[in-house]
Amino acid sequence: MSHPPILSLRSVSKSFAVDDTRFHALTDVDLEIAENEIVALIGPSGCGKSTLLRSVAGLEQPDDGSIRIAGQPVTRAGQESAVVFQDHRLLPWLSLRGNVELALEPLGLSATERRRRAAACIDLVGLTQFADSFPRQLSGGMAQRAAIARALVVETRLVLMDEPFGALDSILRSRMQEELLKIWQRHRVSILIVTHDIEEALYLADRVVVMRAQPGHIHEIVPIDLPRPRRRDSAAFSELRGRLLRGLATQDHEVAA
Ligand SMILES: Nc1ncnc2c1ncn2[C@@H]1O[C@H](COP(=O)(O)OP(=O)(O)OP(=O)(O)O)[C@@H](O)[C@H]1O
Repeated sequence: MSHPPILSLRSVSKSFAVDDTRFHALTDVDLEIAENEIVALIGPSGCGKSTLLRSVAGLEQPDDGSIRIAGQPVTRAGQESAVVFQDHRLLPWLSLRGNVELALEPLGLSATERRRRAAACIDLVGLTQFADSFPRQLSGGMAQRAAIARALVVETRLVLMDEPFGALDSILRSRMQEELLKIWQRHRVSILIVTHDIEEALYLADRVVVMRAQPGHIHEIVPIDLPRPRRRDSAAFSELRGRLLRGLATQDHEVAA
């Protein structure tokens, strides 16, 4: 990695109290993400993907290890990162513009500057003509684009996405993946994305992190050296899909054993 990493996790462990014992959701996780890199996290249910993402977002406190964004230890929620969840979490009583501007409130900007920045991000996700619409008037894909605008407007260098397109049908999902890449090409940020969908990981990511459960840990990190735009029907894409599927299948077998 030629530049200093935007995100660095060192020996991160996290456990939860369950009844009288501790459940180890993450053990000894080491991971770095470079500027402008897209990294996808895949793995079976319960392997700690969301726990890892929430820890980076400052929403969980690791028991051990360190998490640094741009060299600074993460000590509070929303520090140098913004999160896009599976459900858009837009406030129903605010317009799209109002929701995006609200994210800027803690920054203490003038109303004019808030409006300018919100308008630029709404434009970036192609929703200018819906800026005054309310969440109930937006389709599922539009609402997720609005959530992306709200994450980008705060101008953090790291965007965290937890199954952002998981609730969309497969056609819309593919379209949103293309749109996300276009947005990423225009507005360079680093992205850490949790997904259950191997194809989504392969289509988007520079590297795919394969996690395993019991306890949650990183099993392998697979670089995806395919040029963009990627063709889902290419031989190289299928080969990588097979490799990731085999890794996950082995794991299911091991967990079941
Ligand atoms: N607050 C909590 N209290 C107790 N256990 C928790 C808590 N949060 C997560 N866990 C447990 O930690 C493990 C990892 O959860 P996590 O949600 O990170 O997994 P995941 O890989 O994101 O799963 P999925 O793919 O199903 O969303 C799970 O077994 C879960 O039950």
